Amino acid sequence: MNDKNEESIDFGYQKVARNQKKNLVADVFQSVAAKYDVMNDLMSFGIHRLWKRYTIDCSGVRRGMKVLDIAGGTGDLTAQFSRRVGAEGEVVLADINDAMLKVGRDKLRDRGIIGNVRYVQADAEELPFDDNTFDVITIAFGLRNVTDKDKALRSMLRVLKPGGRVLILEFSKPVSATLNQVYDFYSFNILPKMGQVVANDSDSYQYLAESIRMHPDQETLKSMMEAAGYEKVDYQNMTGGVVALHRGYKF
Ligand SMILES: C[S@@+](CC[C@H](N)C(=O)[O-])C[C@H]1O[C@@H](n2cnc3c(N)ncnc32)[C@H](O)[C@@H]1O
Repeated sequence: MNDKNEESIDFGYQKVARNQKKNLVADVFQSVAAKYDVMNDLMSFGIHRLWKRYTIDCSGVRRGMKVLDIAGGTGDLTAQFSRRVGAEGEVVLADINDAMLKVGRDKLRDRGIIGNVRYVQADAEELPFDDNTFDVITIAFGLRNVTDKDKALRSMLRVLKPGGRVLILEFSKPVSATLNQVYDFYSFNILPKMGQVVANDSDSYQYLAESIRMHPDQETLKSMMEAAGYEKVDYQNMTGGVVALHRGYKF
């Protein structure tokens, strides 16, 4: 019998049993949650804010809409969606990790973002929502960490309303060889040291660099989305392909 859980799967460059990956990923985000935002700003020189703003601009979000920000973590996208959907709309910030959710919830409440945001602990692979619930779904820097990405893509499509769109913001493959070299040097020599100094945790940032290299490239992810049933799938590279924004629709 072919038991899926006995197959091995990548956790960064390591091969681990399929049913171990969730716990290992949980350990990473449990460990980095408190320093997650400050590390994001440092590591990306603040550029992650532009990637996220562009994602919102491409989402087509309007007042009154219902949005799911899955793997939403500390809530950067949720905060912007909350303003755009207004009091008649709703944003669900969902994440598998309670520590990340707590940091997100505290941050948004401190900023006065309340009333139209709901917090749900959920796994992207098995979303606990009815079919055809959301107008817009985002997953930013989250899909890379999911064990069964195809299952997560199908789960997101199921809860998306007809006419709605899913946006996947994720690290991808730089388009130029030179940029790739610089990026590799930065990721493997500088990032883990930064993680050690700021978050007292170099392993999690080593995992970050490795998991990015193991993630499907632009065209592969596009094919995976099409295979899952998304229509009119496209993507746009940002920062030379360091990051890509994939978009797919349900009609
Ligand atoms: C790198 S953070 C991204 C947070 C936020 N979206 C952002 O862009 O700043 C990745 C998040 O994915 C969450 N995550 C990992 N696996 C998940 C899964 N299977 N389902 C839902 N969330 C998951 C982690 O807990 C973490 O909060």
